[in-house]
Amino acid sequence: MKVVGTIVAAFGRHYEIELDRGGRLTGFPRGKKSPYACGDRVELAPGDDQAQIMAHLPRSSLLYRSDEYRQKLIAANATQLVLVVATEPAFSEELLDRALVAAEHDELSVVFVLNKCDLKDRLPAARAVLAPYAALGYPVVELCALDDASALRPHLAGHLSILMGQSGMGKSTLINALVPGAAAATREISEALDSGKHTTTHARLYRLDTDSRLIDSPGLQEFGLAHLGQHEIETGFREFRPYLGLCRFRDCHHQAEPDCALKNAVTAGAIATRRMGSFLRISQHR
Ligand SMILES: Nc1nc2c(ncn2[C@@H]2O[C@H](COP(=O)(O)OP(=O)(O)OP(=O)(O)O)[C@@H](O)[C@H]2O)c(=O)[nH]1
Ligand SMILES: [Zn+2]
Repeated sequence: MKVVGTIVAAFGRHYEIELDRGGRLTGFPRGKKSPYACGDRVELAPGDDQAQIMAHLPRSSLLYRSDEYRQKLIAANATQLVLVVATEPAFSEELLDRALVAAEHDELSVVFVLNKCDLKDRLPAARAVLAPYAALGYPVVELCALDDASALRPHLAGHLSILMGQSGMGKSTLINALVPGAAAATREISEALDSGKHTTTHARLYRLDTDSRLIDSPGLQEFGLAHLGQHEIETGFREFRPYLGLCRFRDCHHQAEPDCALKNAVTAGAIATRRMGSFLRISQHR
């Protein structure tokens, strides 16, 4: 009889696996490689508290970042990306755009969290930065994770969400507000792998209730998209889609070419200048 489960944490070469039938065990890959990410579904040879991973079930999505040399798996089978930003410190819009391209490529839902809304004097500026994203249809949930994170809960229902954010945005505070006991679980992975740092350096999957789960991911510092082609970067900017294919030149790079449909849309105010700038930077340096 086969046992099926979900990878909830990776400890180097072994994995904590939550079984569909209930309970948890430690799983080991069969070969030398350990190609699994948090959220992956695997089949196990039956065992008591340890088992060998026999098969890797198909993924519905795989979020990863890459540069020329290597790729880093972030999460498998996520259905939603939750991007956490705060009224302070400042955050990188280009990083947000990169994460959005990856999410759009995997057809994930996206929701923004604007945290630290108790810092009232910072709130208008942060709202202004997020306004273009809200205009594109991405929901923005304002909250103060130190106080109350419940405004986010309805957005998590039915999803396997992956939480991403730059260091200092309050992602750990948010996780702790949503998941009692999360702090201890993170510490356990850190202690097993790297001498107990406080910041999140490894992904972990948490169950919130029967139909919502979330994956906490390491602080977002870079998000290389070397695995995506030009067309995938273009379609990752969802507001570009109506204009793609309408430039005078089929191979338009949307830079200095005449009659560029995207640049015309920027001039007409239909595409935000800042998003266009971000797109050009990302397509030049994926
Ligand atoms: N004023 C205010 N401060 C907050 C809020 N949420 C978190 N903070 C503070 O912001 C700082 C960073 O919060 P963390 O939760 O550690 O941030 P993080 O994003 O997990 O950062 P890393 O652990 O470095 O990845 C801490 O000092 C928190 O107390 C909030 O809603 N309001
Ligand atoms: Zn063009």
